[in-house]
Amino acid sequence: MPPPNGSTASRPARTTTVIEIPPSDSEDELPVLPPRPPAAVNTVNAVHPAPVPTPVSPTGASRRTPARALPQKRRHPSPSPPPPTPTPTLPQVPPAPAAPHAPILDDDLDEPGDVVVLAPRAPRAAARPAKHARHKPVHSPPKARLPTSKLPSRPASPGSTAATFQQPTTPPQARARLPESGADANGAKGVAAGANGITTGANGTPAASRLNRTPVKQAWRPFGDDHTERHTIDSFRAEIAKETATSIEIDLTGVTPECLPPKSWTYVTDLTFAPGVDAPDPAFLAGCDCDGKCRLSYNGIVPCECVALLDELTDGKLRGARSLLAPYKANGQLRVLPKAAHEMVELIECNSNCMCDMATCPLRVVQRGPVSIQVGLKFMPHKGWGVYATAPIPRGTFVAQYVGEVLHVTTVRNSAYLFELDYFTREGQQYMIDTAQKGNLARFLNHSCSPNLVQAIVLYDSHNLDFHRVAFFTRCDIAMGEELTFDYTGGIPALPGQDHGAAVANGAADAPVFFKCECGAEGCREMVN
Ligand SMILES: C[S@@+](CC[C@H](N)C(=O)[O-])C[C@H]1O[C@@H](n2cnc3c(N)ncnc32)[C@H](O)[C@@H]1O
Repeated sequence: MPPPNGSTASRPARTTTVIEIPPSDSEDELPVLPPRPPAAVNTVNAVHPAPVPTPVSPTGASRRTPARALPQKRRHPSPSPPPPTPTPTLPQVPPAPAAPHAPILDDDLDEPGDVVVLAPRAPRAAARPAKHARHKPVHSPPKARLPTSKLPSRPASPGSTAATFQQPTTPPQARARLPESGADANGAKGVAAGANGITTGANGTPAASRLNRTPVKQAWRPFGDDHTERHTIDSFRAEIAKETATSIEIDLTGVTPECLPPKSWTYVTDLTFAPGVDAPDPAFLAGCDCDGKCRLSYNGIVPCECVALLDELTDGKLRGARSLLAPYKANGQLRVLPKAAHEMVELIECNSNCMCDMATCPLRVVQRGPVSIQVGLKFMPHKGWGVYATAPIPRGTFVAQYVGEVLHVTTVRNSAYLFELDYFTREGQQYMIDTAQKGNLARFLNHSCSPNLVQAIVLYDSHNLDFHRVAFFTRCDIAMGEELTFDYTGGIPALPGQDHGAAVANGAADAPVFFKCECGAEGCREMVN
């Protein structure tokens, strides 16, 4: 993340490697790629624009630059698409000194003509659900900006100084997120506590007894002992039935009324925005110039320019040559998979300012929603509800997006269902997705230390990096009956010193929540936070 003043001076730039990709007749055939040379570290990248900050009011309400300040989409319809070129170049990207991409494509094509597996990166503290919100003072400008190659430069916003960003002196919600009883705002005590009686409430219980190193197994009480009115199985079914794109069965084995979500929980199929959070501005999007004929192939043909845009939006922080790759195969399956189980992939899709069609554009997989996957919900005594496959699901298949309520970090509730939207912004994080009250299939996905889903960070309804989407794809072929899981931790182990109970006793309400992992995987990390 660039420093709060927007300077990129400390960020190493990277060299560009041109990857010779031989022409091919096959859309899905991948080229044999050259080995990755070591990345050269340069110093300053003066090409990228200073970030356009998003002023944030003391209440946390976003006051983004009004849409009218942003140019509308730039379209240059042409009668015919550009001719194929043997070497892909980034369309609309600034010339030579710009686009300092790190070379990435050294790796194995584990199935020729199928999937490129990317080398692991260092784990990062990125989005992860099932923990308390970590309060981060809102003092650094968000990194939302549109690429210079797509948009003319605009004058600095009058509100673009650091002084505009108010740091709350006493975070009002911080303590509220750890209510006395350990119950969240919705009374979801057991949810916040996690499995196996590892309680997390700020009730002064000695830390050692809460983070029991040999936890006693007990039935998981997903929604606690409170008297919140719960769904009946029928009303729960009715909520789940709102999902029309995916077939979801509910396995009633072992289900008692206490297992059911609060009556207030509703199924949503897209993000909703809590009061005070503005929905992403559709004008804050750069559209492609593909004239409605977006291309996936990179076998000698430049893919849709939206593909390259991701690298530009993120100041080349992503592994650059990835930006030359179309992320999907023609059948909508993910072409690019990370090697490390916890690692995420970054995707950009076409958007409302592109000229392509939602129904047919090959670069709109997540926004179209999952197609024809068959899953079930099952209640497990020590993990609560989980999602399992009721039919085989091939590798690379889009399963679900994590949708729920978008909350500002200063207003998040205590919840085991938070997903931080901090992939790009890290400490400048503004928002989280909470699925405690509203959610979809993805909120029932459990953690595994050896997961079979990969998390994708997706941009399609805003190029404001604060509002990335989170989607799950299968990272291997899934057999019928297998539980679908992802890694909540981003690969970061729970440190022995991270003792939530002690931290809470010391007043640190933003301490992480632990739960005893019941994934059963070989090499299970045992404690998850
Ligand atoms: C996002 S929810 C997942 C759905 C949840 N099982 C339910 O019934 O709603 C996260 C919570 O599920 C439980 N959980 C998820 N993965 C687990 C695992 N591997 N072992 C034990 N508990 C797990 C933890 O209590 C965690 O706080």
